Amino acid sequence: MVLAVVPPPVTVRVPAKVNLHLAVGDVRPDGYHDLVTIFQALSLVDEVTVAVADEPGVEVHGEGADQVPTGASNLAWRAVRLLAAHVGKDPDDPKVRVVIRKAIPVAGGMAGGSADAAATLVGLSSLWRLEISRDELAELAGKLGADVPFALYGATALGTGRGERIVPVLGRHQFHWVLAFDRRGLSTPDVFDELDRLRAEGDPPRVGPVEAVLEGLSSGDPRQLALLLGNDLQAAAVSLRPNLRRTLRAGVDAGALAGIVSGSGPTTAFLCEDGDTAVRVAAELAGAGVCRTVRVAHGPVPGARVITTEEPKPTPPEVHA
Ligand SMILES: C[C@](O)(CO)[C@H](O)COP(=O)(O)OP(=O)(O)OC[C@H]1O[C@@H](n2ccc(N)nc2=O)[C@H](O)[C@@H]1O
Ligand SMILES: Nc1ncnc2c1ncn2[C@@H]1O[C@H](COP(=O)(O)OP(=O)(O)OP(=O)(O)O)[C@@H](O)[C@H]1O
Repeated sequence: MVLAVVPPPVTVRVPAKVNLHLAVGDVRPDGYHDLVTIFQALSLVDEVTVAVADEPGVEVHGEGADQVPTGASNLAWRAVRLLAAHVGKDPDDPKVRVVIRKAIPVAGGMAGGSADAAATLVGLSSLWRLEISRDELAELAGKLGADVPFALYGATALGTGRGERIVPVLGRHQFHWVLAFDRRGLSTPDVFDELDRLRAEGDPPRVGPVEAVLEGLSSGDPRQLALLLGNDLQAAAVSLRPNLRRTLRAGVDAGALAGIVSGSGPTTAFLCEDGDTAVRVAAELAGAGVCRTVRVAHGPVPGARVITTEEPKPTPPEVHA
């Protein structure tokens, strides 16, 4: 008689990101743009549970779940297949079920799908008891999308290349944010294309040097940092979604130090003096009718990490002749 032990499900918490600085270079032959960016991971998190299952697949619940594909194009499922193939398992039959509980807005410029993919890599490493370093996972993560490696590391980091080459930025200061979700998502490639179009027509101003932002971060002074926030994709996101101009103005009118479009948008992120101010700004912004939902968050927070592993449940004994 053999007692088969099914490993318990593993739940991973993973943060959204905001780009404090996003400098976009020219389009490359592979269609990507070279970036210099500073990511910050925020306390707005998705939770992803991976479990051994005879019926494999993805389930999505929560914020924007109806807009997320549950088939092969789900980024978390692509992560399952990629890691399975990497460790010699059958990617067509990985015997895994992934349950995603979303709080990060879908197609919001906060790397929600990327976060789920990173969480899946971390969850499966634990479920399958893999001896795999975070750097090796980051290598795989970069194949899934430019934003995926950062979601593994979290905190604050400098991203270069397509955004996938990550160097941590040390700092012990917390910053307080208000996030305004727009009514609909924006496609990331469309926003990059719009920037190329705007640049072909004229020369929209570009963000300043990244070094100044790094100094602003290390000062810990939100007033100093607020003056240095910048995003080359903002003009493109606003061009595609002119209502964002009004949202950005409303956040600053409500008392935020500064507002920016988060990544490719359309979420807008407002840096506030402290946590109490953030709560007041959020309440006023919610009443202004310029966005769908408002959230308060702080950062930096850690990257994808396991939060639960329940005790193993023995399955009924299998009797072998
Ligand atoms: C806007 C950012 O969120 C900033 O952090 C990222 O650059 C986007 O990262 P992501 O969504 O993980 O991007 P991917 O899924 O790798 O790419 C989606 C599409 O965005 C465009 N893209 C993305 C990253 C990059 N450095 N240059 C690009 O031009 C390309 O059209 C690409 O086909
Ligand atoms: N797990 C997932 N969660 C959310 N979207 C997903 C997921 N898997 C695939 N997608 C698809 O990817 C698209 C982009 O979603 P996502 O939420 O990652 O956008 P985003 O936050 O703007 O990304 P980024 O900031 O990295 O550019 C969605 O429209 C959806 O169809």
